[in-house]
Amino acid sequence: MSELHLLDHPLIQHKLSLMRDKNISCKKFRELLEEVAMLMAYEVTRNLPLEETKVQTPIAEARVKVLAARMSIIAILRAGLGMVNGMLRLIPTARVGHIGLYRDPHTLEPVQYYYKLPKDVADGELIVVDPMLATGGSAAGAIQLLKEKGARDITLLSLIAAPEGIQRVRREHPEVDIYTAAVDERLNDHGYIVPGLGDAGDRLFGTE
Ligand SMILES: O=P(O)(O)OC[C@H]1O[C@H](OP(=O)(O)OP(=O)(O)O)[C@H](O)[C@@H]1O
Ligand SMILES: O=c1cc[nH]c(=O)[nH]1
Ligand SMILES: [Mg+2]
Repeated sequence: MSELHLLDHPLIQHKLSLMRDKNISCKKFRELLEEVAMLMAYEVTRNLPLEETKVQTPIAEARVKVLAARMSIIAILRAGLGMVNGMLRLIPTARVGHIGLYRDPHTLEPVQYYYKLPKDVADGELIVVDPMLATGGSAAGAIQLLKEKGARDITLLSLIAAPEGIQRVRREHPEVDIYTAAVDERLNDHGYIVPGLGDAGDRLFGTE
């Protein structure tokens, strides 16, 4: 069964609390999402496999450890885009893939309109990023697409999760670990997370 990791670092919690405030500007929201994604990148990469290699220091040869796996960040458009730069600050060699999904407002099911993935996406570790895990349809759909392309080592990183979304991802993809900064109370009748932070994509791009 997949593990649920609650990222309770004080800086992550503080920044998330600022983001929930409906009165902050689009600019501030974007800056905070990038900052919080960078902090979350530190936590989500904690168990990445390392391999040994050698390096010549100015003094002697040293046996050192470097990341063993190729890393890819897969952003679910649009809101996941807001997490990419923060992640790349800590994992600058990661490749970036994009999956375009929007939720049908009536069925709440995801509609795919785009994808572009790194070559050989099946090799290495994938971190799927999207700030909001609500019904879980978008995340589960994105993970399904990645699996169909052969990917195996997939982790999901969301800023806020609803219990319903966690359950769905776990049911459909029991091997995928989920990292989140908050598990909120529930979904409202329109599928929005309560209390959540509203529509992350709209707040990020000023389209509300
Ligand atoms: O768990 P779910 O119920 O699928 O909801 C979560 C999805 O909803 C939002 O995207 P949205 O459809 O608003 O698209 P946007 O990012 O382009 O605004 C959010 O960024 C997730 O992708
Ligand atoms: O609360 C929610 C639910 C889905 N998508 C969002 O952006 N926010
Ligand atoms: Mg949206």
